[in-house]
Amino acid sequence: MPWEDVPELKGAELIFDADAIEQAYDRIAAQITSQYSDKRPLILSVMIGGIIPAGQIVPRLDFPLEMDYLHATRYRNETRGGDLVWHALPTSSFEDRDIIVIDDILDEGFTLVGIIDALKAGGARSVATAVLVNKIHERKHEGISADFFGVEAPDRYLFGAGMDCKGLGRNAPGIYAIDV
Ligand SMILES: O=P(O)(O)OC[C@H]1O[C@H](OP(=O)(O)OP(=O)(O)O)[C@H](O)[C@@H]1O
Ligand code: HPA
Repeated sequence: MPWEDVPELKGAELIFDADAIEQAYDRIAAQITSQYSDKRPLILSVMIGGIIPAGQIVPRLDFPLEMDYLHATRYRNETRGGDLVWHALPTSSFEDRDIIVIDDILDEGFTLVGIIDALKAGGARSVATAVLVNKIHERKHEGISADFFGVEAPDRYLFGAGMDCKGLGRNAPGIYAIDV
């Protein structure tokens, strides 16, 4: 069934097709490679949505690195963010590590700010962020921007490529916008 026809996702509009997303992963991986190939970074995937971009970007990085994950969430199947709730911290030590956090989207930025603060408090040497989507609006948390991003999206609710709408659509290969 096309995503637009799933009852909960009715009216969705494809804004980036699967090819555009593949090219975005290629660009992010090339930029990370040029800056991190001799740094043995620790790459952290932000559960749940970050698992899809991390699973696409990391195999494109052909140099030594380590992987772990963390689970922090502020939307929990809602379309408006709340307080950041931590479900899992990485088990790896961050002490003196160059860390790259991979997530699906930088929206208002409270999630990445909370994660960056926690990693720095744990002794990380540097923390960079890589997101597939940077959403364009004026509501960003002060001081947050992605070091690496794939595409810039309009200020609409999105799903696909890791992002969900009411729990659905994370596995869509393109990115859709929907009025919620
Ligand atoms: O920039 P922000 O406004 O903070 O939003 C971005 C965060 O929101 C989503 O996570 P969510 O809390 O929905 O959890 P999920 O990964 O399980 O979808 C997304 O995966 C980012 O982590
Ligand atoms: O537009 C979005 N879609 C899905 N998850 C999100 N988390 C923050 N913004 C979004």
